[in-house]
Order: sequence, then structure tokens, then C-alpha cells
Amino acid sequence: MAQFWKPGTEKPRLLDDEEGGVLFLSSSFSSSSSGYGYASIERQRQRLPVYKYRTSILYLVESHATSIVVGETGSGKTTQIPQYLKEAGWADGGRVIACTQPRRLAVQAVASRVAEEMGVKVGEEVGYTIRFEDISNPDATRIKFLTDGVLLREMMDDPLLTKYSVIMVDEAHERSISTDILLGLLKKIQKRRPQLRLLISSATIEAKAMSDFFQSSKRRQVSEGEELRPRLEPAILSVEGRGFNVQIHYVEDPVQDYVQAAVSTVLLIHDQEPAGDILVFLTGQDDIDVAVKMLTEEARSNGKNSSGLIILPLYSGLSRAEQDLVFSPTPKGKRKVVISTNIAETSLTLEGIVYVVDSGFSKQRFYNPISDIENLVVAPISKASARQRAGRAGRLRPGKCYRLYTEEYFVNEMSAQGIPEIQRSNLVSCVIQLKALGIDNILGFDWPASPSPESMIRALEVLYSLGVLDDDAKLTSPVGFQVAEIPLEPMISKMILASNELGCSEEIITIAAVLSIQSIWFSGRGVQKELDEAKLRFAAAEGDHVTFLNIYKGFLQSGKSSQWCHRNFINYHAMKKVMEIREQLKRIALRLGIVLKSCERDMQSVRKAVTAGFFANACRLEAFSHSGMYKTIRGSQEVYIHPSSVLFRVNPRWVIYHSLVSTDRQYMRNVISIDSSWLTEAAPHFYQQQQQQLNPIIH
Ligand SMILES: Nc1ncnc2c1ncn2[C@@H]1O[C@H](COP(=O)(O)OP(=O)(O)OP(=O)(O)O)[C@@H](O)[C@H]1O
Repeated sequence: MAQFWKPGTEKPRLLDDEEGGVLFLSSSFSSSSSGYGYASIERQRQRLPVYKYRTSILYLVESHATSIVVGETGSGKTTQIPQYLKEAGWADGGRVIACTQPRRLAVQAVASRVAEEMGVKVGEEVGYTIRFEDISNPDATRIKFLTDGVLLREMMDDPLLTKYSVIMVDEAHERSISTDILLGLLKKIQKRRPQLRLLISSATIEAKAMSDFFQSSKRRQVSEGEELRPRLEPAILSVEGRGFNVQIHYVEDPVQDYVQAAVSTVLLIHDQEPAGDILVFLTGQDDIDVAVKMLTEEARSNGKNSSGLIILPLYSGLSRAEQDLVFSPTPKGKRKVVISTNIAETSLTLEGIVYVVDSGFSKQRFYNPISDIENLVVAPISKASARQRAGRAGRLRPGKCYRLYTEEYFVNEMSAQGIPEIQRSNLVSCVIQLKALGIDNILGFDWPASPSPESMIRALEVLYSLGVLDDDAKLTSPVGFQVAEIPLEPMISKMILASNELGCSEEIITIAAVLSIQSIWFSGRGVQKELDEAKLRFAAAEGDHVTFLNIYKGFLQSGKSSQWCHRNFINYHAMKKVMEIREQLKRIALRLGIVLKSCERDMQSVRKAVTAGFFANACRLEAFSHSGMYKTIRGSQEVYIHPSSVLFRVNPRWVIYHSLVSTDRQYMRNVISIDSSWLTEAAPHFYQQQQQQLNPIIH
């Protein structure tokens, strides 16, 4: 079991006090808040640290084109600043104030909270938009929360974002690809629309670097009558003060197994600490499922340590209803344990959370443009993330954060900020978005952090071979424009378009929905044999994609039963999410004129449609390889079929994969067998047949 420094000794520190040793006292507010007292919402708002800065913030927004606001987690940036702007008149005359978030869950939660504070219904004066869900009213919505990706999509219809008077880019430290593209484009828009105000906010952003980015725009010649224009150099405001104290505890020695350590820590808190819910940060659906199972079994076996625990997973692959459970009040005498990925890391306030357990890891993308391989890897988080995680406690009363790494590691080894996603990702989706927005010179685009030219060129090549870009690197019509319109990876979008011609759109839309979530299988330790047996019941000789179709059919025939899922080691929540995404994709397909049609048993059409999207991921089994070694056609990389695939050990000669994961080797996940002749048929720009040998044209 992980050993922590005990509270009361000199070791526990308060949030952010890792270097100096000076203990901060809680700032201006320390008593009641929603659910814990009788203060009116107005009084609660006035107690937030940001309130003292209301006038300064409004002055800066008035006088500067760009303002950067840095303030502790919980100081009130996200919920309050949009309201201040509205109160000051920035939403008058039909204008709208936008506030972007990197994550969907945060968008929904923050919109509900702000609507509640303003005493209005979500979808009216306060609204939100996330991919596939628009809860706003163009005539009534004055404050709109949205993901940064959605705001980018809005630019396709309205390139200058004319309806917005102020755009607040919140949690900018996360530096998601969409945030970076957005920052680059907003800087461009400001040159054309000087009235637009930008407000960049975060608890942990490197304000100076961000300011330099916005500063670097060339000074415009100010002509007569322009004195009222805002100043171009960005203003930086630091909001002092914090919510309630969060005591930080570190482990004394590094832990071997962070899932096991997280479970033991939850039991330790439950046993020794007063009432209050617990939020645990793990990395993904797989280790969350394992932790939920370990805790549930502990509770079932009536371990005295676990009675009264309500254990809830939280990750993006869960259905909306399942995610909403984490917001429901905890019944008296119970303790809620939410086990989450980093989707709960920023902007969320979960009312009862008093304790946070931070594994120190998250799943992150890493892309190698030389091999053209992108992996999702469990990697250490940054200090900025660690602070955000700790900040989920102490929002409504004092809290504690248990870090499953040593203080020495945090201080000396953890990086201050993560690497921006744009520098460690495949850029296919990013390039198509910029192209759709009419940005032709992508290499010359003004990025907050430049992606590597190799990654850009790789992306341009793939889009060209998908038929999305033409010889002049412009979007093709109609394919390029249609692919850009579907809010999915371009390869999946292309697969959907191809299914229309092949008469299998019903099947391909199901496959696209399954590929959009991490896994539909239940993951658990010690149940591998049962899981493998369950897979065999659905396994299709063609591969995983066709197996998904069998599972989906079985799920429908069972009447969407949770018991059926349980018996077959299928994650019921994930299946519900698949249903949700499938419905949304159907709507988009119809809008694009795709005819919904089933190919019944003709799985060749399905495999050809997958090939039309994913031909770049084709691999050939090495002749005489007894170890199941494949080589990618494009980069001659050594890869293997993942043990979770139904084609593991089957090893067909030619396969296509959806994604790669790297552990001791590069493993292909979600694999389908193909006929090599389909590759030249689907991508004549990409492959050529030379003397019985299939070769990539683009290396
Ligand atoms: N749903 C909610 N229920 C109760 N109180 C809430 C809720 N949302 C926010 N609050 C209160 O408002 C405070 C400020 O939240 P807000 O999200 O605006 O802070 P922030 O500075 O943006 O923090 P972060 O950087 O963590 O997103 C919280 O600490 C909490 O006290």
C-alpha cells in the first residue's frame, strides 16, 4: 500500500507551495457555498477571488485587443468573466460572448452552472455547442460555451466570427491542436476585425509566451478616426487568491502499480478521513474499468473498508446518462468515488469532491513523422496538469490531494508544461480543417508553436492520396468538402463516403461509431480467458470490423440488454455510446446525400469501404515469419496484430489496421483482412504494382 506523509506533520503542503515552503492561507472566502450554506448565489459570486478584479478585467477588455488572465483554479474565471462581460454590455445589440473549453464535458457543466447563477434555462440566454449537440438559440443566446473544435467549425460558415464580440479561450495551457489552430486564426481575424476582443485564461499558462505570440503581429498604421481602437499589445492580469485550501500529500516511495495504489488510497481515505467524495485520475477506459472492478469486488465482499462506496467511472466513451451520474448528489451516509480520465481535469466542479487521487499519468498521443506512426501512450503528466487535478478539490470546502508520486519527482523531474499536441500528433485532421477555412499556405501559418514540416508534408500526402486535396493542394469537390464537413478523422469520413457507392453505409456507420470510442470490450484483470471465449462467440474471419457488426447485431437482438453485455464481456455503457454516435452519424450522412443501405451479408463491400479510407495503414505478413511479423507497406515498419484482435494468431497475408499501440512492440489494433488488389484500386496515387510487388509511390 502506498505510504503518504501524514497530515499534521510538516510534510503536507498547500496547493502550489511545492518550492517555497510558505503556507498560503485561504483567501477571501472560507465559509459556505452551494449546498454547504445559505449564501445566495449573488453572495457566492462576490466571494470568488476574481470578483475583486471585475473592474480591472472589464477595463482591460475595453482597452486591449487581447487580454491574458491568469488565476488559480477555482478563482472564478470560467463561470464569472463571461457574466461580467455580459453585465458590461458586450452582449448588447444581438452580439454574443463565446467561451471555449478543450473538453465537451466541461462545456456542458459550465453552461449549466452559469445558467443557474443567472437564473435562466440552458439553451436560452446561456447556451452551449459541442460536436453533435447544439443547445443554443441564435436569437436568444448571449453567452455561449463551446469546444474550441466547434468554434473552428463555425468559422467555415462565418470566417470572421462576426456574431462574437468577445472570445474567451479558457484553459489555454492545455494547448490542444484545436486551441493552437484557434489562437492562430483568431490573431488573423483580429487584423480584419479590430473590434473583436480576445481573452485568454488559465491557471497555469505561460502568460509571457502567449503575450509574445499576440504581440508579434505587425503594428497597423493608425489612420484618422481610429483612436477608439483597442491597443494591440496584450495585457496580462494576474488574479491573486484562491478558493479553499488543498493539502497536498505525496507518496514516500515511488509506487510500482498506480492502479493498485489508487485503489488502496481510496480505501485508506474511506477508512480514515471524514465524509467527502473522492475523484481519482487514471489514464483510460482500460485501467478505469480495472479499478472500478477492484473496488466493486472489495465492496461486494463486504470488506469493512468499502461499505458505503458508490463507484462511478468517467471517460469519454460513456453515454451521456452515465457521465451525468457523477453530478448527482451523494446520498447521505455514502461516499462517491469517481474514477476518471483527464476529462475531469479542467473547469469541472463536482460538488461533493473533497479528495483527489492523482496517478501522475495520462494517455497522450505521440507521432513519428518519419515512420508515420502515431501511438497513444501512457505518459507522465506535467506540473500544470497536476495543479489542475489538485484544483478539483477545494472548490466548495477545503480538500486534500494525494499524489501517487514523490515530492522529489514533482519538484525536480516533472515538466512544467506538456508538449503542445500539435507537435506530437498526426496532422491530417488539422490540415483539412485549415484547408477548409481557406488557409492555403499551411507551412507559413502563424502558429503559437510550429508543427514539424515533416508532419505537415505527411498529412498533405495522405490527404492527396485520399482524393481530398488536388494537385494544387486545394480541397477537391465534392469529396474534399464532404470529408471536411464530417467531424471525424478524415480516413473514417472517406470510408463513410465510399460506403455509399459500395451499398454498405448502414454497416460502415456502425463501424465508424465503434471506432470512435476506445473499446467496446470490458477490460478487467484476471478475466482474459473468459474475455477471449466471449470474443470467439462473435469473431468474424474477416477481422475486427466485421466482428463489431456481429456484436452490434447481437446487442440489438438482445433488446439492448445490459445482462447480455455482462454475459458477453461487452461494456454496456460503451454500447450505449455507440448507439448515440451512430444516430448522430446517420443524420450527418443523410445531410450529405448518402443513402442509408445495408449490404446484408456481403462483407466484401464492407472491407472495400474500409480499404478506401485506411489504405495507408496496409501491412503484409512477412513470408516465413512464424512470429506473426508484418511490415507496413508504406514505411516497412515491423508491426504485429494486437492480442485483443480476433485476427491474433490467424495472421492473414494482407491486413489494414485502424490504430497502433506501442508496448514492447508496435501492435495493430482493430484489424481487417483485405485483398491486396483493392489497394491499387482504392488508391492509385498511393500504391503501384511493380513486378508482382506492391509498392508505395509516396515514401
Ligand atoms: N456546479 C457548481 N456547483 C457549485 N459551485 C460551483 C459550481 N461551479 C463552480 N462553482 C463555484 O465557483 C468556483 C469557481 O469556478 P470556476 O470554474 O469559475 O473557476 P476557474 O477559475 O475557472 O477554475 P478552473 O481553472 O479550475 O476552471 C468554484 O470553485 C466553486 O466554488
